[in-house]
Amino acid sequence: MEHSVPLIARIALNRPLRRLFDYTVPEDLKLVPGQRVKIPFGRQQATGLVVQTGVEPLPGINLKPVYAAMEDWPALPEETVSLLSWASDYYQHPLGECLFTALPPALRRGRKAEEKSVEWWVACDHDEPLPANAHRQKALLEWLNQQRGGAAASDIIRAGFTRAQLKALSDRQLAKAVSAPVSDSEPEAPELLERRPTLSTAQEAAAEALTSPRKGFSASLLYGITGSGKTEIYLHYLKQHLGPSDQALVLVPEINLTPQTVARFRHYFGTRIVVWHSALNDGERLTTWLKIREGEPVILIGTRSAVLLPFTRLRAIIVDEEHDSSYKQGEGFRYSGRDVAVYRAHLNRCPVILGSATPSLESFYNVEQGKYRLVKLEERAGNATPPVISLLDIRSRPLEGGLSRPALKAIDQALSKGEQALVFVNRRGFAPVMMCFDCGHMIECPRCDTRLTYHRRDRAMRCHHCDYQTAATEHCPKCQSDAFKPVGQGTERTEDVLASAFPTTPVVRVDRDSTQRKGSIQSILNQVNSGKPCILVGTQMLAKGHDFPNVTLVVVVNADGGLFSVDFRAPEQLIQTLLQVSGRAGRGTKQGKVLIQTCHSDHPLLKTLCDGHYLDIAGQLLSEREEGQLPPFRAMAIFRAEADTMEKSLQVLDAIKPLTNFPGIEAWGPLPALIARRADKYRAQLILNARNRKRLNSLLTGICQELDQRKPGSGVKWMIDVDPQETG
Ligand SMILES: Nc1ncnc2c1ncn2[C@@H]1O[C@H](COP(=O)(O)OP(=O)(O)OP(=O)(O)O)[C@@H](O)[C@H]1O
Ligand SMILES: [Zn+2]
Repeated sequence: MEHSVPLIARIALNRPLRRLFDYTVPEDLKLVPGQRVKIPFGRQQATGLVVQTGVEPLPGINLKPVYAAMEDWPALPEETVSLLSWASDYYQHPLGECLFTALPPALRRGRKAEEKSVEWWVACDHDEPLPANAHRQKALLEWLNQQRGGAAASDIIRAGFTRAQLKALSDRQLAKAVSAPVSDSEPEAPELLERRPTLSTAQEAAAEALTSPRKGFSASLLYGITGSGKTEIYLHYLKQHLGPSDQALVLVPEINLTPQTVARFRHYFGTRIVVWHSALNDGERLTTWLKIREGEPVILIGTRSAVLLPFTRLRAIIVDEEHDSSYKQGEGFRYSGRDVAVYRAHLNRCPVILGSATPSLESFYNVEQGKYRLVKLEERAGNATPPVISLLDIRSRPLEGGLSRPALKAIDQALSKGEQALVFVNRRGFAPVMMCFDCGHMIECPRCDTRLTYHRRDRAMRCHHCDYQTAATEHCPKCQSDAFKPVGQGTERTEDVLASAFPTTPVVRVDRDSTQRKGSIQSILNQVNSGKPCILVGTQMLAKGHDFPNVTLVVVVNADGGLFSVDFRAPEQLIQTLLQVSGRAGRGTKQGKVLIQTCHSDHPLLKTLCDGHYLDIAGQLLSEREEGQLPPFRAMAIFRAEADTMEKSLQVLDAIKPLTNFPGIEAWGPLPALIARRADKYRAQLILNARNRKRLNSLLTGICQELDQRKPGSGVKWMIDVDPQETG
């Protein structure tokens, strides 16, 4: 007689542990990998994810049983489990934490996978006129009319409207709440079809080239200069290649900054478009997650973590602005959304398109290696032409709040022609330093090796590296002198200078501080899109994907920050930012002009920038990387350590270093990080640079196992960053 052996399941937990846990499976329970289960863990009950079933029991070990399955279907389908297992190995991050990032927060915490109903609003066909002073209600009604299929209440609030305005419209029977999005099966309204531009010859050729001759996996790099109409190509591509039951993923760096992009997709695809980003609440995330998991034929536009969602019918992936550093997660599970997207396309045997006006050197290298196909689009769409970029040497020029006379004059000229100007400053706040001109004292962060930034609007001194903040003072805190002054430029200061130089023109500041309030970015964009003369002042936020047709002038206050940085990626990032921000000029019918203020107008990098040929610059930067034996020609990983003293951090890394002694692998360091103390932690790093990626990966796996057993010094946190974006 056959005697029954208890079945064993291997289960992952949402903890930073590089191991799985075995449990017996009760006879009446059928488990498959990817399924959520309730299990006893220590004295608690935990939610786990099944990784493997049918594991051979070891004699003499007493295992606890799984309590129950949370659903009778796997929360993560096989493909998603494979993807995350690969990522766990590649990025050397514990499998449990990787798997759990693919669940929405509610399911991570063990809630039921049941959808809460979403409050949905639609505009009604009713002709009640609104009172003349009901501007916001009118704006809301217009906005609602633009959203095909209506909008979720939470999206309406996010767009800057209020509950009271919704109620007012509903009282007038101009809008109503419904239980679900209005079905989008009806054909597109003819007026929407008309508004869709026909592709230009250049776009047509690029779209053609993107169409893979064979089915299955293919990776293309769409290098399309700023304003070349890449979005139109993505739309065209999806329309052509997506079957009615297929899912697609469009990754973008930041959704909230560019609501235009989502609006354009909605125009084409209506309610088939769903979004995924950090501003969604738990209920919204669960709803969207369930749609993806249930295989609804959605097109998901999302930020980084969207690439980990449990799609089951994924047939195309697009990564827009693929060079953007926000695709790399900076802590915990440090994956690159872009790179995971490419691997996922490979797993799914589907195409992936990486698009950018300034592609990363990594992607160009992959083109050279024959891994990606390069598709070029070197003309602007419509009647627009590329902007003319010139350098403005400010070494011997008087500056007013950082702006030179020629720059102010150019702004004046643009405004007087009824156009808009954009001024780029790479620091928020009023000034990056407060300094005493009597004793030389500068205010530093008590918790970090950095100076505090002066925020005049809030009369505060803030650290941009930790959350430290203190009240600003008018006198030097050391010698009481009143020669205590701001040094350098921040967006607030430039805003003030411009407001007093152009008192009749609206000056709009766009940075993390000015856009914190809900809906504020939307109202800023509305103002700019009205096309009336105005001056935009802002940080990186303004460089990302915006399409303001009436901006004809871009001024860069200071380009020199990235020229002499120790980080080997700094020149690449500087050029990308400068070209992206330049690319906001002249996207409509009028010629655009860019003035870059610098103290190094003879710097070769800046000089080549003026020719605007990114392909040439990238080629040059790539050969420098090759000479320096740096990524993408080498595989890089960094061990980072942090502790309450620098000695401890260095000690841990010193102990790791001998383990890295391997042919073809160089170890640099350990050295204190560029900002050695941050939030009272002392940080150090050990950089590994390897000729062979596979070899580096297996070395790292070995070291992790070793360290897990050794348990390095108490109070020291160590982590690995594979393909680091920041090496300072
Ligand atoms: N075929 C076309 N005819 C006319 N206008 C077009 C066409 N294609 C795109 N456009 C318009 O050109 C502008 C720029 O397009 P889009 O924003 O897609 O550029 P992009 O390539 O994404 O640029 P960036 O990389 O700078 O964000 C938009 O206003 C878009 O509506
Ligand atoms: Zn600090």
